[in-house]
Parts: sequence; C-alpha cells; structure tokens
Amino acid sequence: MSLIEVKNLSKSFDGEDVVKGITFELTPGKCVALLGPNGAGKTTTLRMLAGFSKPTNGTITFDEQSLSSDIRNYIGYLPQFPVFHNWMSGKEFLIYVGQLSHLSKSEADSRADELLDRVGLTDAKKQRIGKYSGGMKQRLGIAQAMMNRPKLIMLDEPVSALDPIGRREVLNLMREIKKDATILFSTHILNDAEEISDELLLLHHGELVEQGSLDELGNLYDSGKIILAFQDNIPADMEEKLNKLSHITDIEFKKQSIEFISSDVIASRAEILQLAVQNDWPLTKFEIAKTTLEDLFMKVVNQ
Ligand SMILES: Nc1ncnc2c1ncn2[C@@H]1O[C@H](COP(=O)(O)OP(=O)(O)OP(=O)(O)O)[C@@H](O)[C@H]1O
Repeated sequence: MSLIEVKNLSKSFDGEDVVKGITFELTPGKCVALLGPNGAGKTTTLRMLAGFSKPTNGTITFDEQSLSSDIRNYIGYLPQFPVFHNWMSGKEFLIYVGQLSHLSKSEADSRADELLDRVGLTDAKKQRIGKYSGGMKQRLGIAQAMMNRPKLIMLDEPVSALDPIGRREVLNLMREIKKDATILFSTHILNDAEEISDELLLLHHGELVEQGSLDELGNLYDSGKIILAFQDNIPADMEEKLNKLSHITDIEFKKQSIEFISSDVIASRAEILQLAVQNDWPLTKFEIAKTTLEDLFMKVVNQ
C-alpha cells in the first residue's frame, strides 16, 4: 500500500507550467530522493505535498485520504531556507513548534527532549540557535519536522548548503530516522541521492522523467562501459586491435587504462579476454562498469 499517491500534479505560475502533471507513489519506510537541476520544480512539488501551495491540477492522496489540514499533521516539512528564532535556545524553539502543532506544554517539553537526544543536540539544547553551526541548525530543523510524529518527512535540499562535516552529520541522521519514517528529500547533488536513497524521482523542466531504484534505473540506462587497466603502459597495438572489433565505440585512452562503450558487453568480453591471452597483454583489470547516478542523470537530462 502506498503512503502517498500523487496523480497528474501540476502547478503554474502566471500561466507558466513549472510542474507538469507528475504521477508517483511513495511506499512506507522508503527514503526517496527528488532529484533535479536548479529550477526543475522540486521545491514547488514539495510545497504542494506539504499543503503550503495549492496545485493547479491533480490529486494528492495520503493514506488513501485526500490532503486536508488534518492530514497535514502527519507530514513533517523542513524548507530549503528554514527560519529560526536565533534568540531562542534549541529546546525553546522545539517547544514553541510543538505548541503550534497543538501539543500541551508538558507534551511539547518531553517530545523536545526526546528529539534533541535523537538529533544529537542534547548538550546544546540550552544554547541560543544563533550560536549553532549550519549542521546543528539543520539537525534542529529535522527535529522540528518530527515534532508531531509524522509518517512522512519532507526535507528540501537538507544538505546542499552545508560544509562536509555538517553534510555528514545530517546524512547520518537521515539514515537513522529512515528506520521509522518515510523520507522524501530534494537534492541536486547526485552523491547525496546515491548514498542515502532507496528510490529516485528524477525531475527535469517540471516533468518526472524517470523513477525507480538506482539499480532499476541503472539497468535501464546501462551504458555498456568497459574499463581495461594495465600494469605498465598500454600496449602499442591496442588501438589497432580494438578498432577491428565490432560493437565497440567511444574508445578513450588514459594513462594506464582504456575505457570504451560496447553495444554487446558479453561478446566484447569474450573477444577482449581472448586477445589479452593471445597477445599477453599485462591486464590488471577488466571491468564492466555499473552505470553511476551521474551517467544516468546526464543521459536523462540530455535526452
Ligand atoms: N512563487 C513563484 N512565482 C513564480 N515562479 C515561481 C514561484 N516559485 C517557483 N517559481 C518558478 O518555478 C520554477 C521551479 O522552481 P522550484 O523552486 O520549484 O525549482 P527547484 O527544482 O526547487 O530549484 P532549486 O534547486 O533552485 O531550488 C522556477 O523557474 C521558479 O522560478
């Protein structure tokens, strides 16, 4: 069963379509990356799902009910540019957010302590937010999004603006919280999506151009790239020999390796390994490269 079902969702601003009829489902317990270049429509999509922006068209169904103000209580949202009250302490801020979501003072107090512990801010809970690092602020933002025990947590570019330490802190935290909530997060950073997500939604010019797990999409967009590496210099007759083989294109010579694309990886593997034995090539590696997210993204975006 899906947690959220989105059908033909569209948004126009001043007659310009920025999200163009996208359809997808999120299954519970998954961490899903909404991936796309700047301006693809990621923030607009998340804002519609969080109930902050009215769709021009389409439907959003959450746990089989249409999105209404009640259902919004099951969704936690961290905007791309969260606004914190810098004069408050981390704990005061969470209590304030809890009370806005109609928790009693004592419920908000105990939930704040629980979450501060969860996001690793217990020691800093009495410090003013103004003194927090970027990573600490984002972790507080994630705690804020979790105050009302949401089933779905949406994070808009949660790590894009952070330094490597902050980025690591937040990715580790996301890995931790995906154990008990579904996460949908937007990013234009391929490594982050590759590292942490179970599934990808690829958005480009407002259209959902691909969706699935990295493995599924990798197979779909398999590049057929083969990499050969050599102990010393590349043998002098390599180029001539490779050029004689069918299926092979885009040969690229590097210092001690060669990369090329084969339209029939299995046939090329047999031919190349045979040549290697016959000619005593000093091969140290024969690799059929997996499609990386970067390869996939470039292919989809340049289609
Ligand atoms: N309130 C608005 N009024 C008019 N145009 C808007 C509005 N919000 C977004 N847009 C436009 O919609 C398009 C998609 O913007 P959106 O912020 O959703 O993209 P994004 O994928 O989140 O990009 P980024 O990675 O830069 O945040 C952009 O061209 C943007 O200028």
